[in-house]
Amino acid sequence: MKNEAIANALYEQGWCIVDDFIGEDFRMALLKEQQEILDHGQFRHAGIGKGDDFKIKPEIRSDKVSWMDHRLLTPLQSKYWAAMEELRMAINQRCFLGLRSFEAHFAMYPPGSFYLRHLDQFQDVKYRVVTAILYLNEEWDEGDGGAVRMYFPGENGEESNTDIYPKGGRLVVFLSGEIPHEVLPTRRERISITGWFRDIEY
Ligand SMILES: O=C(O)CCC(=O)C(=O)O
Ligand SMILES: [Fe+2]
Repeated sequence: MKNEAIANALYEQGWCIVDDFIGEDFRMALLKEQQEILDHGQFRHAGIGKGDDFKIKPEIRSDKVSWMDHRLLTPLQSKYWAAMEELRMAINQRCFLGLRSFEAHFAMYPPGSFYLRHLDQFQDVKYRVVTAILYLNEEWDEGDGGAVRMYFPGENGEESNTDIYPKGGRLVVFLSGEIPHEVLPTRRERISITGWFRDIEY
């Protein structure tokens, strides 16, 4: 699926799944680099909230993250960042969301970990507009758990939901302020890069 088609789906339905967004070689290289960062202990318990509201709450989310610094990207991370820049421009052309910058972290969900239902936009600073999650895992079975469950408003106020498994190479894109979602408990280590397009400058 081309970036224009992703932007179009985002415009039409607010979300989109793209299989094989990246090729196998690139996926494996990113996974290896992520593993090296992990081995060097550069992952931290993830938190919720921003600024003074930031808290580590393992009862809400139990993943570990390593933020990328856009001024200090490795060559592989630069390639990922460039792909996201292209997607950002395509989304701006189609959706007029005024996306101006991007932030991203590697995420590792150890076996047994999860992230309860939430929206990606912070309550007081709403600069996260579009979420893009890229999964790096080796093949994934439904029995491995770890799906991201997205919730949609349905008929007569009822809700429907869809489970998306973290299959390697898959990209999931959605409006950060509109689609509540959760990560169901995973039985295997679950690796991804989560990125957010923002309507503020760096
Ligand atoms: O990894 C996922 O599928 C979702 C992660 C998530 O919801 C988040 O980091 O905000
Ligand atoms: Fe999220």
